[in-house]
Amino acid sequence: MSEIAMTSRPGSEATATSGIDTPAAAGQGAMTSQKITVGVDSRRDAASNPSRPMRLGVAGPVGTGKSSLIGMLCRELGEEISLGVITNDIYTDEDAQMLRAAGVLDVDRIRAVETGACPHTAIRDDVSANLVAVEDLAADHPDVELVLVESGGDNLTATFSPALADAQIFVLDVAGGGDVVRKGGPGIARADLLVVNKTDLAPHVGVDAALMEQQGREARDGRPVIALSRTDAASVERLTGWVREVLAAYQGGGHVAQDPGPMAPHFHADSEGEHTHGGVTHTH
Ligand SMILES: Nc1nc2c(ncn2[C@@H]2O[C@H](COP(=O)(O)OP(=O)(O)OP(=O)(O)O)[C@@H](O)[C@H]2O)c(=O)[nH]1
Repeated sequence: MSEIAMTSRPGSEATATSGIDTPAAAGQGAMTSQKITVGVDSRRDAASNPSRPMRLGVAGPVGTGKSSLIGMLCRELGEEISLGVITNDIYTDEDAQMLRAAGVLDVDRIRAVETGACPHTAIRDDVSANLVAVEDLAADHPDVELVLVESGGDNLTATFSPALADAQIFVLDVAGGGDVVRKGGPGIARADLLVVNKTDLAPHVGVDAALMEQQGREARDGRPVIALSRTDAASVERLTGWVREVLAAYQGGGHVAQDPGPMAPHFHADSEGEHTHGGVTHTH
C-alpha cells in the first residue's frame, strides 16, 4: 500500500489518493483504494484524475519503432515534462535496458514489466502489474507527470485497456508493407494517434508513405495520423506537439480515455499454455 499523497496543481483542486486509483483495480480488489476529493466536479474526476501522472500507451507490431519513439520523446520532452517509462517484454527487460543505455532519462525512471505471457495480456486483460509499476515509479518520483507505457511488440490488433492507458499511440512502419493500414484493426482505427513510422525507408521498400498516411486518415474518422521519421525534424515536432496537447488536456480535466476495442479473436497453434482472447483458445 502506498502512502496517502496530497497534491494540488495550478488550476486543479486538492485531491488525496492512496492505492491504485482506477476502476479496474478497484473492481479487481487488487489493492485497496481510498480517495478523498475536495471540491472536484464528479464528471471531471471520473474522466481524468490529474493528481496522478498521465499514462500514455505505445503499442504496435514487433519492430515498428516503439522503443525508438519513446526514446525520441524522452530526448525531446525530458527537459520540459517530468517523464517515466514502463516497458513490457515477455521474459526479459531488453527494451528497458536499451532505453537506459541510450541515456535518454534517469535510469531509475525506466522500469520493466516482465509479462511472462503474450504482451497484450498485460496491457489489456490483467493490467495490474503495469499499474503497480506506474504507482511505484510515481511514489519514487512524485513529480512525474507523464508515464510512457510500451507494449511488447505484438500483433496488429493489440490495444491497451483504458484502465491502464489514458491515451494510446498505435505504431506501424512502412517496412511492414503499404497495405497494412488497409488491413485495419482497433488500434489503427481508434487509437488516439496512429503513427506511420520510418517514412525515410519508404523509397527503399517500395512503399508510398503519403498514401499510407491518407489511408490511415480515411480509416480513422478524423482521428490524427502522423507520418514520422527520426530523420525528419518537422515530423518529430508534430509528434511532440500532439503529446503536449494531450497531456495539457488530461491535466486540465478535458481528456477522456477512449477504448479502441478489444483485440480480434486469434489462434496460435503448436505450443503449450492455451488461453483465450475474444473467445478463441490459443497459445503463446
Ligand atoms: N530508418 C529508420 N529506422 C528506424 C526509425 N525508428 C526506429 N528505427 C529502427 O527500427 C528498428 C526497430 O526499432 P525499435 O524501436 O526497437 O522497435 P520496437 O517496436 O520497439 O521493437 P519491439 O520492442 O521488438 O517490438 C531499430 O533498428 C531502429 O533503429 C526511423 O524513423 N527510421
